[in-house]
Amino acid sequence: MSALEATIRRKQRELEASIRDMGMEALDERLQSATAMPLRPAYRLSTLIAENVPMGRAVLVYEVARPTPETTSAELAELAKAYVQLGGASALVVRTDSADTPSGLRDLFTVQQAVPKVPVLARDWLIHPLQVCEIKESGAAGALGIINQVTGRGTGVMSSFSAALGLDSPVEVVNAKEVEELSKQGVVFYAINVSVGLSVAIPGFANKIAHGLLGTLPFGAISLVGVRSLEEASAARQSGADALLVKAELLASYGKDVRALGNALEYAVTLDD
Ligand SMILES: O=C(O)c1ccccc1NCC(=O)[C@H](O)[C@H](O)COP(=O)(O)O
Repeated sequence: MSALEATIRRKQRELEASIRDMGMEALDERLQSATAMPLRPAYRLSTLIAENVPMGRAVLVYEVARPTPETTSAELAELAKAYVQLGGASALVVRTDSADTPSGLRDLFTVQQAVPKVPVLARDWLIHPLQVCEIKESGAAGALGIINQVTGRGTGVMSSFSAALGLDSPVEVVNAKEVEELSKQGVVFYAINVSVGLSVAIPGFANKIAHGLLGTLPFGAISLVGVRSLEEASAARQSGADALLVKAELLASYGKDVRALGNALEYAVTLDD
């Protein structure tokens, strides 16, 4: 079994246990009441992208990751404030999977409370609408983790359910065929993770993959590309990425000097005329 399969099986077991405890009737009610009360304001990240991209600016979405397993939710919130105030982050992402944090949705809630004006997204493995409800109820603006390679024929349902709640939930794609199929189902926000399945250590290979995929997106679609280095950030921007997910690897390479990272990123993503 691959690591991905093992993760998804674990997630399925966790969800089955929650649904068993809750009961089908309560689940049904929870899903219905979430759709009856969509998030206001809705689509905060895509709105930010729509405002910034025409001005030639990419939206920087920083991943707020626990530096150590002992980090508390309150410490994560301090880190989040630093990314916004010193690092130039316009949006944030917080991991909620049990393998990444013992506090799950509490981390997400605490970070969102610390920076109420900033859209905060959850990052998890999303396979069931209940997870999307929980993320919305934690005050998040959206979620990363609808991965077409994982959800397959369920992707359209997950994506449209999430959109019905007012959440921004880009769908992760790995090839042009997926983009073609999903665009027919109305998906407009795409995520590109250049580290997926890339065992090829050829310099610039990941950038070429991102560049190729960005070129297949339909007119009007928006994109979020994960970047692990300044070089990837610059290449993704030049290839037309609207927003960049600044991943933990890039953040770690600047240690505590968040201001220096913010300046370096700004320089890396500014397009020459
Ligand atoms: O991880 C990315 O680069 C990424 C970029 C844009 C949107 C979403 C992204 N990741 C969300 C995911 O759920 C990841 O695919 C998954 O956690 C695996 O991540 P990794 O182990 O870092 O490849």
